[in-house]
Amino acid sequence: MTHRDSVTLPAPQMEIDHIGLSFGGVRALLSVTFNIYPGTIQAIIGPNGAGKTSLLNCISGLYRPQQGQIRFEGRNIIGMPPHQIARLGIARSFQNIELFRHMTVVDNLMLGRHIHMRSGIFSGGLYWGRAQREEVEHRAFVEQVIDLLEIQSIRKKMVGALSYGLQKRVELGRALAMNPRLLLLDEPMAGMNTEEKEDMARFILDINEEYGTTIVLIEHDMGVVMDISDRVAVLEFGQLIAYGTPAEVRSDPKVIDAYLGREHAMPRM
Ligand SMILES: Nc1ncnc2c1ncn2[C@@H]1O[C@H](COP(=O)(O)OP(=O)(O)OP(=O)(O)O)[C@@H](O)[C@H]1O
Repeated sequence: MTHRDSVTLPAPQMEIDHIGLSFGGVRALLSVTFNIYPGTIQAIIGPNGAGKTSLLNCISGLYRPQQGQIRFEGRNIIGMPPHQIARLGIARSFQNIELFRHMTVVDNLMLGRHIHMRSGIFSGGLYWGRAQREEVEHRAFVEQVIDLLEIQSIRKKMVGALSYGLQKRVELGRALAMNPRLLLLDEPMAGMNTEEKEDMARFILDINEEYGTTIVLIEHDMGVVMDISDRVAVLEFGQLIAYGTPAEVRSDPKVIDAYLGREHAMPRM
């Protein structure tokens, strides 16, 4: 039993309601239904090709499912473009790092703030004072993120010159700079060594505790998933085969079957 198994859950923040998604003849998601609760850490797990990234893409507006609804704080977000979904308070990181490699860490994080900027390039002159005040506020927020993620020493470095593990951390920072209420992380620890993974797990817990941000992560490392998640959704061939606390999911025969004999066999079960 982890410290998170005993959490009691309030009304859902997001309802994933019978989501169906096909690409031609490929059915990537079949009537997937589960809830995401505010302030929790929820993992989506499953073998390769199970539909995990497709589901994240449906939530962030990159894919439009043919069936079902996704309600965020009561509002159906299907059909909204990604920038509108981001403005509602949903941020994400990607499986393959998507940062501006020739810009500094601070500038990449400032880009994460742009959805909150009211003063655009046309608001010079009369609104100059307001734009300056806004800039100071955004910089202060970014500095908080830099402190939380312990990246002060690399703040002026070009992202392209950083190690893979640090780039993943900066990408997390950029999503966090949006000050989201829901943070979607697609394999935040992929390709990391044990120490980097432990750091990343600690940062995810810190973000969740400090800001109360709900976190949904896709992760293959079952040790990490079982340690930090309040709830786990298990996908296989586009279907939800189990959903519950880590303890419930790891003892579910369907989950054990899905992982038996596979490349990503579940350790520590
Ligand atoms: N843009 C696309 N066009 C066609 N098929 C796609 C597309 N995106 C996903 N699929 C298909 O949908 C299915 C689910 O893929 P998805 O990437 O969501 O799985 P996953 O669980 O994230 O896998 P992995 O763990 O390997 O990242 C796969 O059969 C995949 O080939």
